[in-house]
Amino acid sequence: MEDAGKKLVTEGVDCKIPVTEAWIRKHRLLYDGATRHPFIRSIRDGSVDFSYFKRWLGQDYIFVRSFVPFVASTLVKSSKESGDGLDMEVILGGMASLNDEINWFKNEASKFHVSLTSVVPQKANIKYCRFLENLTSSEVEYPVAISVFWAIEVVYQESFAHCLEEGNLIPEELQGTCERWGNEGFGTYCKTLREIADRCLQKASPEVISKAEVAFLSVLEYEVDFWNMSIGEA
Ligand SMILES: Cc1ncc(CO)c(N)n1
Repeated sequence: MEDAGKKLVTEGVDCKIPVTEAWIRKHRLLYDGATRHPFIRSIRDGSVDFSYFKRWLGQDYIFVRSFVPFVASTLVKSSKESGDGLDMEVILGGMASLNDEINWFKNEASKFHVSLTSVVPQKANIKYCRFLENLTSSEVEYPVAISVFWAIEVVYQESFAHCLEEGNLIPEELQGTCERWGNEGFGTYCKTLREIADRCLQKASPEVISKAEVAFLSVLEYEVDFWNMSIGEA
């Protein structure tokens, strides 16, 4: 009896944890650093400096414009995968929401009097965009690309969903921003991306899995740098 019990536990540890779950556990501090950044906490508790928010808005518009070609390259990779074609549809849906997102940025920028045409990309943003550009290469494996895609989306989803949790004091003007990434639908979409990533990673070689883990860590680091830049600390 005792042995049987032990075996179950071992199996659970070795085989049952999805790869993305193992990564989050292993890199918890960095993950929390990206999803519970002081800038995000300041939105949640209402102490946010609007000049930081405006800086974030302008920089993120530039980021999202470079995110589109990366997502498109991931779409191309997914279309070459043997499978039921459902991955491609999920990514296509993601591209459609990026189209909405670009319009949302334009609208928001005009509300906050931020001129998007005169935003100068800052160092942390340039580096992040360059990282994405390098990942558009056809040499980059699909499991790596889809893991990065999921990681980028989930950082915003977790961050803004945290802002919306009970007891928040979000300034009225920023409620829409929090809902944009913190809403339930976006949460479901991120879960789907995560399932796709886990399915790909499960079939991938150890070499590809470690490349994907390194890329995942890079995303978390770039996200922390991006928030730091927004509050003027990078
Ligand atoms: C920097 C950054 N990371 C993630 C997202 C999610 O789309 C975004 N808009 N910007």
